[in-house]
Amino acid sequence: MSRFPGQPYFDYRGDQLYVEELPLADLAREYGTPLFVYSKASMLAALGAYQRGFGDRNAKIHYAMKANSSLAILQVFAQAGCGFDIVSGGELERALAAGAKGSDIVFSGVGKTRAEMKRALEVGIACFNVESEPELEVLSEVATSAGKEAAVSLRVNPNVDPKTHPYISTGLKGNKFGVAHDRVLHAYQRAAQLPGLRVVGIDCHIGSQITDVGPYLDTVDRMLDLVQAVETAGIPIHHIDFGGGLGISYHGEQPPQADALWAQLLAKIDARGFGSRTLMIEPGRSLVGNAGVCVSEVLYLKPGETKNFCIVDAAMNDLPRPAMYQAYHAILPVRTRDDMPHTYDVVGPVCESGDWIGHTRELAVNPGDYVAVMSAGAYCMSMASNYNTRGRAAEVLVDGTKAHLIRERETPAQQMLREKLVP
Ligand SMILES: Cc1ncc(COP(=O)(O)O)c(C=O)c1O
Ligand SMILES: N[C@@H](CCCC[NH3+])C(=O)O
Repeated sequence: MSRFPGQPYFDYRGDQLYVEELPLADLAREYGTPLFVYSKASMLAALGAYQRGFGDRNAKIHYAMKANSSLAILQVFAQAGCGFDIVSGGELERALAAGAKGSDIVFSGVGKTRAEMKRALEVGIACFNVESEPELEVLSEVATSAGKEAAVSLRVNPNVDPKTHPYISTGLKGNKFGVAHDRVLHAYQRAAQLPGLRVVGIDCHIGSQITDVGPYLDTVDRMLDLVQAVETAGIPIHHIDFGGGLGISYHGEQPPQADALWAQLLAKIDARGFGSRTLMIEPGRSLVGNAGVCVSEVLYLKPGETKNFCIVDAAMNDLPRPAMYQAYHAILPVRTRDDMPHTYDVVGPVCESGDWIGHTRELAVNPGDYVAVMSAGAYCMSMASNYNTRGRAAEVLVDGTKAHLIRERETPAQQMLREKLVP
């Protein structure tokens, strides 16, 4: 059993931190740093917990690929039978490139463009998760002029507090997402009248990094009340999509396990008489977050007047979550030393005081050592930028004793590819 909750595929053997059967230090030496390293077994285990939770129910898991959209990771989930929840035309093309079929894809997002809708209709996606009444009108126009029928679900804003960081709560009245609870019936009636649309389902997503079952239980009640109301109005709802949002352990959080969560939710859904419906979910972070780390080299140890800095070669452009959400990621030495630890702010080379990865961390490291920023599988690489003209990091997928380079480090020339000087 690993001493890192939620990350059993990363652990020390002697003084070396391993991913599955490989020492991280070897990977860092071979591929350079900063380097994202993912464990395939960890992703499949996380997916397995959801699959166990649903057992033989009529259920479909759409991986919310915004969490990590690297092609080889999408391929792992496609091969394991997942569909994909997408939020842009770019994600649509990536999902297809990774082997998904159109019918494996649901499309969320408040700002779908006509061009994105047209392309999604062309490839026959399973469902548009429509987020507003004006979007229904546009989708109807686009579908009609393309001679297609768009399968539609309305994303409901159930006004449930997910008790998470305000930037990642999405199901509260004040959030931009979804159709307001008291407009839902009206919007379904409109959807049922509009040409080119076929109502198939209902969906919601209340927020991310949820560690408590309470908000999910409230959401189930509100969603099922709505299904009842919409069906009473004569509009059948074939699937119910509860979104994603289940949290992971970054720093001692104890979110419910996916199978236990779903046992509890299914009991409630059954008790309300909806147990035989098609159920859908869109997990992102809980499938990949604890399956990845970012390995970084210590460049300098810099004593300061009020604190000491450990300057590493990963930065806010690779790991934006601390700067954006004051998020905590554990930082571990890739090889332990017997030396006395010192307290450091672990920071990157980017020219911003907000470029920090961890505050007041106890570490025994020297320049040239590697550290692993843990729980970096979700919303790190997919939110990485080129700020300070830093290339995006390389990525390696580990499968037992095998390491696959799934993304090469980006070069400055590659960053400049699409730019032009004025003649
Ligand atoms: C519509 C939708 N579905 C699913 C997700 C996945 O969320 P998480 O990564 O928290 O599981 C998100 C992101 O919050 C989302 O916006
Ligand atoms: N990017 C956020 C999660 C956003 C979820 C998408 N709606 C994070 O890292 O926590």
